Amino acid sequence: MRVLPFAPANPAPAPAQRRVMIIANPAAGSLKQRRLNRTLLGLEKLGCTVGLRETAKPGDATLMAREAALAGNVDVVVAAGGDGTINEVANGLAGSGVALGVIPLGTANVLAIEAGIPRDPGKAAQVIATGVLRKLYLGEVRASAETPLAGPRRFVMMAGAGFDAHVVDTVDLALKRKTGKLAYVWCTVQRAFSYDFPLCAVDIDTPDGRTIHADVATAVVCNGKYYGGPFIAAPLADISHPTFQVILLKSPGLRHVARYALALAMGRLPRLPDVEIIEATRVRIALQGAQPLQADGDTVAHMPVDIVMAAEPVSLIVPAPAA
Ligand SMILES: Nc1ncnc2c1ncn2[C@@H]1O[C@H](COP(=O)(O)OP(=O)(O)OP(=O)(O)O)[C@@H](O)[C@H]1O
Repeated sequence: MRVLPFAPANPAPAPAQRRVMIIANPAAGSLKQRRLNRTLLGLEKLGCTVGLRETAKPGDATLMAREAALAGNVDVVVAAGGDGTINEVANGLAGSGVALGVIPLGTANVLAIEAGIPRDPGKAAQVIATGVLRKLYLGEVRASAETPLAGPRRFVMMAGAGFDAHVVDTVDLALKRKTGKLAYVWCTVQRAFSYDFPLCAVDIDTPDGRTIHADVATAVVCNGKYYGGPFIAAPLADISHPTFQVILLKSPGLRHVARYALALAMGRLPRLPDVEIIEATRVRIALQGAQPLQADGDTVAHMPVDIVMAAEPVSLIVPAPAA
């Protein structure tokens, strides 16, 4: 298996000839066959050998990525879809040394925005064929006695508890397919009227060895800066740094949901007086009842949860720096 070197050790590896396996999610928000085909042709023109597999159901992308990595005949496994597809592929590749590529064909495409991966099919192909590697540290949701998981479930961009997770858990998927991000806006407004805002009990281990406790309406454990699209929520987060930035939205209730949403859209969320952002190495969250935890836009576990950094980063292919 040829393992591509990390940047900056080799910031401009020789282009092309990469052996690429694309895993495409036909249910992802903006997956259009034409755009996928253009990317595929672009890769072949650039000298890559390309295989394509389509998922039939949630979970397939993880199994397909693991299979491709174990077979030992690919350099890059590409997630063609949104953040949920990337999450699944990253889970399958973790610890394998095979690089992760992205063709952004989802609804929000938060990781692509974070890493500067273009949406244009030709440019996305160029990145996969000639890009450099960047360390992508993953968060890991650990099983608890109450909520056993099949195995460690990793996440790429963020994990959220409280109102945030309630919205993701209850969003109307048919509406999401039709209207994209608007489905989340609609669901947020609707749920804010009926949700009773139980507080999340959050224990945060900081890099300097302290444990901070907070009871908050919503907690979002961020691995990257962006949230929900091109909105910066945690300015100090860095996918290549093995700590989290935990956003604590302290005030419960409809009025505060509206305030937080507006502040997020205006890039002012971190400046609100009832918002705190804390750097963390580990986060434990408990909430009354079996409330959900969302990670990268899908419900992945139920409370209580224990969140740590996964031991090994994945190698993400990102655009080569301009010469
Ligand atoms: N063939 C399939 N049929 C139905 N769902 C699938 C299939 N393959 C994967 N999935 C699920 O589709 C969900 C949504 O995919 P994904 O997140 O990639 O797209 P998105 O939600 O439109 O994009 P984003 O997360 O960027 O907003 C994921 O949870 C994934 O598990």
